[in-house]
Amino acid sequence: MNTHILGFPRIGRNRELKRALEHFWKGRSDETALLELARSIKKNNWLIQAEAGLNWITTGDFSLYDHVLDTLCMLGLVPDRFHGEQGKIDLTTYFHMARGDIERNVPAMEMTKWFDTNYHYIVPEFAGEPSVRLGSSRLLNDTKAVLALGLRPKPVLLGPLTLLCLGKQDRPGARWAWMAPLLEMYARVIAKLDPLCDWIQIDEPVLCTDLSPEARARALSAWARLAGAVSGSRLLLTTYFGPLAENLDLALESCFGGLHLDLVRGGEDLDPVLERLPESMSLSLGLVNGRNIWKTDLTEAAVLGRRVRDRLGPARVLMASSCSLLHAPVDLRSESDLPATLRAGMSFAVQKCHEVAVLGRSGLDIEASEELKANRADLASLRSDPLVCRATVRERTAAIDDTMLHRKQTYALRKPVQQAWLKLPPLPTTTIGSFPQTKSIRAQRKKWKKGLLDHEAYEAFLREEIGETIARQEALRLDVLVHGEAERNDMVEYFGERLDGFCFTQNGWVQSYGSRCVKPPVIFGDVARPQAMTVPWISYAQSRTDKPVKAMLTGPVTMLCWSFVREDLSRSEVCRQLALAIRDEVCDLEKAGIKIIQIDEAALREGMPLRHRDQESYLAWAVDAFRLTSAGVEDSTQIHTHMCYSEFNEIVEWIAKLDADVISIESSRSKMELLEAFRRFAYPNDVGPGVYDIHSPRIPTVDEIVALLKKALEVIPADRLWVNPDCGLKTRGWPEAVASLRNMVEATALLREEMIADPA
Ligand SMILES: Nc1nc2c(c(=O)[nH]1)N[C@@H](CNc1ccc(C(=O)N[C@@H](CCC(=O)N[C@@H](CCC(=O)N[C@@H](CCC(=O)O)C(=O)O)C(=O)O)C(=O)O)cc1)CN2
Ligand code: MET
Ligand SMILES: [Zn+2]
Repeated sequence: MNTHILGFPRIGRNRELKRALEHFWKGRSDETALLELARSIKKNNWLIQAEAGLNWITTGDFSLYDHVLDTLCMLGLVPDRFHGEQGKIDLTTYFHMARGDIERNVPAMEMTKWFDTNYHYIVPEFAGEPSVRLGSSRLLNDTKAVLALGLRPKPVLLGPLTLLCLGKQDRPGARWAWMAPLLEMYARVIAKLDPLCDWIQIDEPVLCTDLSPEARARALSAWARLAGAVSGSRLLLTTYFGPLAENLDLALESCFGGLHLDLVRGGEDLDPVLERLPESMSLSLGLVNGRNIWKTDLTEAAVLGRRVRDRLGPARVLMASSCSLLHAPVDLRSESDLPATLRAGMSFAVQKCHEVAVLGRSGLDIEASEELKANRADLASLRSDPLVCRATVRERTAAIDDTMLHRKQTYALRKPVQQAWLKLPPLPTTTIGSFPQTKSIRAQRKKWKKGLLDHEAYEAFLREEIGETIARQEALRLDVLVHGEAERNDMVEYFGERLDGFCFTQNGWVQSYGSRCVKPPVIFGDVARPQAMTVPWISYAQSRTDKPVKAMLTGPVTMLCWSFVREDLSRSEVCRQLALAIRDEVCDLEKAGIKIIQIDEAALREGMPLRHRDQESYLAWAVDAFRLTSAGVEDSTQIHTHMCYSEFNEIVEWIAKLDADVISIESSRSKMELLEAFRRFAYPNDVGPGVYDIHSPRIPTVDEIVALLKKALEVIPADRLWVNPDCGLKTRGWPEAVASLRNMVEATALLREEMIADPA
């Protein structure tokens, strides 16, 4: 049977792309060098697929920054503010769209989460008069390059429905005016690819979400326009991240040559598809999970594959990854430190290509295939690890009772108790936790990890950094200080490293956005906290100042969402284990005299299921996990939380149920649109809507911050409003961080004076 994957990671085996991009942006290398490196990663990726024995080699999945941005450039969908001379979409324009043009003060395009993943894409803008044109021909060139290697290319394009639905528009319904001109561009691209390949992959993951009636009404005619552009090749409608459910009929009527199902997350579609798949359509089975690092149970996959083959005949079946492998690390062969029992059960992108290929060539013979036998033994090894199931952890989660989810008193009664010792001025100023992760911090940590710097020297260095960070905040006259997170490589990885039940890769990087990567820790067993994780650092920071220092922890839902998680226990149960471990840390901090504790839940919104029908039950256990983490403290202890990177309007009521005393929440990129939701629902506790975007090096002006705060004061009473940036400052340099905070503090001072002069 034929085999393919939906896409391969593009960062390179050792994050070569990250380094090349950052060099290029700093002016240390030129365009030729960057494009040469890109070519070598692409070629390498193609050869990996070929060597694994996959029948088709995916092209168009590589990107220098983001594949949605690439699609916009291919179709000429470039917002007016980026149009340079002759309207060329060159590399300079491309990076201006992604990162803004500081010289001309043109803001970047917005970036947000790709469905329920930790990957961020550039948000298309559908504003003004529709204008498109044929842009970049990279996809065509790459497809030809694969042919020249003697391989069979399968180009991938982000589909028109998904592109339109993911974009933002300047007025309701505006996006649909762009459909017809966009389809003309799609058709032209597809017509050029048509003679070069057997299949063209059209990604429409939006089919795995609740579609708007407008989108449903336009899908079929849009796809028909694409189908009309091919004669030799066939279009494959690829869907992933969930079941098609009520959108299945739409997909089956698409007139495409094939349909791809994500059978890891959308297994419920299979039976109805087998009943109703038109004769003219092939079926691509997404059996190898592109979003986790565990080996596929090939026996189970083969049983399913046989069922489909027997029903449709082998010619109509393709074996595949569930989604693009973008979300998996590149190569398990880079890992030498993992415990052998665990490593035997893992599979990264390179290995996943092999798994798909094995499914294609094993004849799906469960008894005879040596590869399937070996796979069963590896999975058994993984499950045999003694740390997978620990009685003490199971007993503790079983004993969780409702009283553990409630603070002693309500917020209204806690607030005066907290203010009695805090004595904060109106509109208290604070930050989100991290201060710049400088080159020197990263370099020292690298030396320490390699054993080139001893533990005492590393800790002394960190104390120095923390002391300095406290001093800078005092100089800025911020009200609630933080220690700055200098000791942390990442807000999730750092805690994972201090908890039982986790293991770590050395090189398991996954792209988060642009050149930024994360190395998600792996939860393989029951989670427990062997000892306090943050108390010494926070206590040290507090010892350096009389102002209150806010301790910084990562919450259980975010730990879960940003790790690779075991699949033999429900996510909600793993989350409860994490919650208990972090609850212990919260209580230890309180015992050590730290009375403001922030528990970040940056990923709470991202972890929400894509379909409305599944959201409520997720939100219920996610909120309970946060409450379990935070509710063990006295009324006088102030619990903060922080959220960023998403659309919060629909879940404000759930956010209120967290019952955090204070929440800092992203809102400046959307010019405080979030406040609308707070107005509608009357959010009851303290709020710090972010007053400037930390992802841009641009320094916000005092006036701009004053204006945003006044807007906030229309909705949030002065005695419940906090002043803070949107998110942590770790990606910024010190000069920008200080300059921005200085303006933030000054804006606050101006407002306080106004309030005294004119008490409302
Ligand atoms: N897990 C997670 N997900 C998240 C976020 C987050 O903070 N964490 N935030 C949002 C996304 N934002 C992000 C912001 C910044 C970075 C980021 O800066 N990543 C770093 C890696 C962070 C890290 O783990 N750094 C290690 C260093 C690893 C490393 O590359 N070391 C160098 C040496 C560095 C040097 O010598 O300068 C090497 O080994 O070669 C450390 O500090 O210890 C990067 O890509 O550069 C990632 C995501 C949403 N999702
Ligand atoms: C992605 S949310 C980041 C929260 C964390 N405390 C920080 O300031 O970096
Ligand atoms: Zn944040």
